[in-house]
Amino acid sequence: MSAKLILLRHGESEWNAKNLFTGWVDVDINDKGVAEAKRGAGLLKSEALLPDVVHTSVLRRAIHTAYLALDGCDRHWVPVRRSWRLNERHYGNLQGKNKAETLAAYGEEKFMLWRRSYDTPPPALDADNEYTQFNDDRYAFLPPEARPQTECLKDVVIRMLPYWYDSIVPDLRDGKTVLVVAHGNSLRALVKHLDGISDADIAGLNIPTGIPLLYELDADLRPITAGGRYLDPEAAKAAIEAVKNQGKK
Ligand SMILES: O=C(O)[C@@H](CO)OP(=O)(O)O
Repeated sequence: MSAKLILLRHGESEWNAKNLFTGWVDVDINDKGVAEAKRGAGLLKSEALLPDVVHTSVLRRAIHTAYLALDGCDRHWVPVRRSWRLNERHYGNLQGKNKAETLAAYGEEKFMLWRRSYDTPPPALDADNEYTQFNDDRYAFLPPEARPQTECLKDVVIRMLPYWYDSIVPDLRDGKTVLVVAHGNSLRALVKHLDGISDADIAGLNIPTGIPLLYELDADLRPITAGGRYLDPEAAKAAIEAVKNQGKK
């Protein structure tokens, strides 16, 4: 018997549309993102992939998308668990900055190093940066040194994996259909782990907004098909290209 894991990146956010680095800034999805989430729900329903449990981050774009996805397949009643460990990568001092302007100011090499390298974080938040989440109530339980001021993908893997093993894996082992609604980079971290993608190759992996990605996992929770399967592969292909090229036009 295989376990079913569905990964869903939140629908397009207000800042995705403005081409701004977002990270931990708590922006909502826009009208297009709402439509994407509802469409994602339709895809789940049409394949009878009905979640038994949902895991989200503590950011509203994931929470809102998760609600719409569940509502759209009449699963609004299933348990939802949230963790900061599924949050988007903290983008440090790039949060709130325009991607095209950042590319123009720093050049492609640095821009891509900050966006997609495995272990080079963007510069840490300046003390006076208006987009700090340091004193946000939802992170108050974390000791100050555990509240990130910037993160590379490696940092995300390290803080995401305890949640995977402690909270998501037990649901999969119980035979539940598990929906994880999270973010471009926290899902890249999870996919890296699932598919055993190398530190170098993960730079080339991008995840589109609002299109469910199904992983059927074997008894050892390894993907039966590497890379899983997007429920709308054609739409995913085009959207992946667009994420890849962000900032370039
Ligand atoms: O801004 C961000 O937080 C992320 C996701 O939108 O951007 P990128 O794809 O450039 O890592």
